[in-house]
Amino acid sequence: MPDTPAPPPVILGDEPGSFPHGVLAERHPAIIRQVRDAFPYDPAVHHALDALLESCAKGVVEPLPADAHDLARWRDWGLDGSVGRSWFDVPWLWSESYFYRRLLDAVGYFGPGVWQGIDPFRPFKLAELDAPETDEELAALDALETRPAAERARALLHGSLWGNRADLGFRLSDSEAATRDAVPALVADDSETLWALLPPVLPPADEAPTVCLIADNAGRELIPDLLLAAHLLATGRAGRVVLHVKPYPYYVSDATPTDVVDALRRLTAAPGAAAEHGRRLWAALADGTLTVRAHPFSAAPLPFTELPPDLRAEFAGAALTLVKGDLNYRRLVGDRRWPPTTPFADVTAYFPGPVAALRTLKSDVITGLSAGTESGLVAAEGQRWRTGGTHALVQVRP
Ligand SMILES: O=P(O)(O)OC[C@H]1O[C@](O)(CO)[C@@H](O)[C@@H]1O
Repeated sequence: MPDTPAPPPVILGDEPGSFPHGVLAERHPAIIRQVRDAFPYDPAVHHALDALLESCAKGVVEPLPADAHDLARWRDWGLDGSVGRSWFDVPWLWSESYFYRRLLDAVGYFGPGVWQGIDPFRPFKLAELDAPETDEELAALDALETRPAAERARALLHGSLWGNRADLGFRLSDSEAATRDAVPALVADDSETLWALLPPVLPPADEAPTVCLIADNAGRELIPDLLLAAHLLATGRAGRVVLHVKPYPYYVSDATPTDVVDALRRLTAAPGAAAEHGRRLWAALADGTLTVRAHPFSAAPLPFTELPPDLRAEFAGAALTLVKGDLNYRRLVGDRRWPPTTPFADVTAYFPGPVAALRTLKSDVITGLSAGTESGLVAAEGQRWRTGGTHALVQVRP
């Protein structure tokens, strides 16, 4: 029997100077400081934030409070194996995810108390929704209305893809990220395969399939994601769209159900075509052709190889699952040091149905590049192309 090669090592944050180390050592403390300043928190919250700051800098992973509502779940997700170890020595994916869980504890998000349910990142998300750039992006929809269907489809797919640059956690630690120019040529582009997985425009209603969309950030990413969903429903290329968001605030700007409502309100209040799309999406939620789900696993510190049975069944039944963003990409292919030419189809073979990744590159993980693409990127930028947020990809495993 042929030996299956062992997968490459899981990424840790233990190497000073590496990207993951910088996220743990610098970005997380910066996020704590921003959150602290964003609300008139009481002394107990300040005290808890101080403790988290101290723990992040030189401490070890501490257990959840004994009465935490999700203690059993986190134990299933590997808490016992991480408690007592340095944040830098456990898998980076786990460490980052647990940081956000602890941050929510520190600000009293899970209550009881006055801060229960208050999203510590909401002021940043709302500021982005109110930004003039959002108005410009929505106004551009008017001109798109009269374009041929294929051009509209491409524009909306690319809107959703590049919307992934709008990631507040990323911009926080990399202040130049928003001003760096994106490189329009994709490092991998399976868009044609993606469209071929969906029926042509307007099939009989009972043949129109389900598309799952695993969303990433709120605001300027979620709006184009919703517009893509609206397009799929309006053209009949999907009969139903299931939008997966996070059950609670996560990675600063990740979308929650509240953010979906905010984005829809923003759309319906805008002038022109945007409002029409917003109204259709609102109606789609009412008639069930658009569904929002906030599954606990969406904020799990684990790769998608660990999908629970209900999600496996759901994705198995979809004509296509769209996986948005960098973090979801890491979870999809595994947060490992893959050689960049590792076939995307191989590392996603386990996924229960056809899957497409739409991602701008903001961490070291990458698969599915041709040798020529990789060497061209390295020649031009060293390894910066992996993390700078200027490159993007569309990868599909039918
Ligand atoms: O919003 P996205 O595209 O998932 O990006 C978030 C990314 O930011 C990071 O926190 C650092 O780049 C990664 O852990 C994560 O992959």
